[in-house]
Amino acid sequence: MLFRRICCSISKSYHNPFSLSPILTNPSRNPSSYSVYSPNLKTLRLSSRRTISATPNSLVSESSTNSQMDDSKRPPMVPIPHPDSAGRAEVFRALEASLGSSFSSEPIIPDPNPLIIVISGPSGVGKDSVIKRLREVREDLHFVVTATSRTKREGEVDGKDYYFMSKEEFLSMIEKNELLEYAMVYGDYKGVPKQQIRDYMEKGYDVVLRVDIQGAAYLRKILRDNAVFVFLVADSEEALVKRLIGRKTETVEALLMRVASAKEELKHVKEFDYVVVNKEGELEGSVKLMESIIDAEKAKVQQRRAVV
Ligand SMILES: Nc1ncnc2c1ncn2[C@@H]1O[C@H](COP(=O)(O)OP(=O)(O)OP(=O)(O)O)[C@@H](O)[C@H]1O
Repeated sequence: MLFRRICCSISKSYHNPFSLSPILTNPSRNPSSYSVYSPNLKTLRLSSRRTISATPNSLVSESSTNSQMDDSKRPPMVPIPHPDSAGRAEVFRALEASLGSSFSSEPIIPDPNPLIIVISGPSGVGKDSVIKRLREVREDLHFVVTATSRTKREGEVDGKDYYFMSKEEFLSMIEKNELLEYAMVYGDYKGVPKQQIRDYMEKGYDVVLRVDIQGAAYLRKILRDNAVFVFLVADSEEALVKRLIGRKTETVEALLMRVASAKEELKHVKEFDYVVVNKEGELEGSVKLMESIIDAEKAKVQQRRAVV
């Protein structure tokens, strides 16, 4: 940049009398004392403070007389070869020598903080389906296995889908303050074990929590902006009800209760950070959007910092 500015100045003031060489050194980072000279003696006076010289083959710099850096502190003048005529390592070393310090290989930005991602939405919207697919495509996430007192559905695996336990066992966890959040959902307890979150976040994993709307509201209160809240919706009420019917897991009473709650629950969307429309037949698109949200969160300058 500075080199270009110098070239421009020469070109403007002196109609570019020399073909400037690509070889340039930078003995001082103080722009006011910056000058460029050639041992081969064609000298241009740019201002009262700067002197510039050039030869067809080289440009090196020297400090001006009114430089503010004292000579003992100034890095030694080292010619910097142009990358066209020297290897990368040679140019690299010359740049270091010229600046008087070595380039750090430390990451410029530290690793992003582990995230807590809270996924919620009305019953039957597809939370489990989205999470199941996310699990397959994204290995760097841990899906917190919820503890529940409800009975296992066909195909569900203990410790994978839920930690299935008795009501007594669940109450004991509440008593020992081992749950980040818990609730009675349609007659069954469901809760988020704290230790599991701590263990995985310590290992650098992002953790995903699946909670109902009330659970999300409670987590928002205690975690505030330190977690990412995602609300999942279906494209229409009709689509949502059809999905619930199609799942064939509910009694008629439970079905009615879930459908009735869904309308009310949709009002909570504004309490979330993101909304994902899980469109009919487009589960894959919803999963992609979830991934984009996570990636964007990782790139945030102001990182969230969740502690449980
Ligand atoms: N994008 C989609 N298009 C069509 N069907 C879907 C889609 N996503 C999920 N489903 C289906 O909808 C039904 C409900 O999905 P799922 O069980 O994942 O919902 P949920 O939100 O986890 O429900 P609950 O809160 O009651 O556990 C399932 O049969 C699932 O296969």
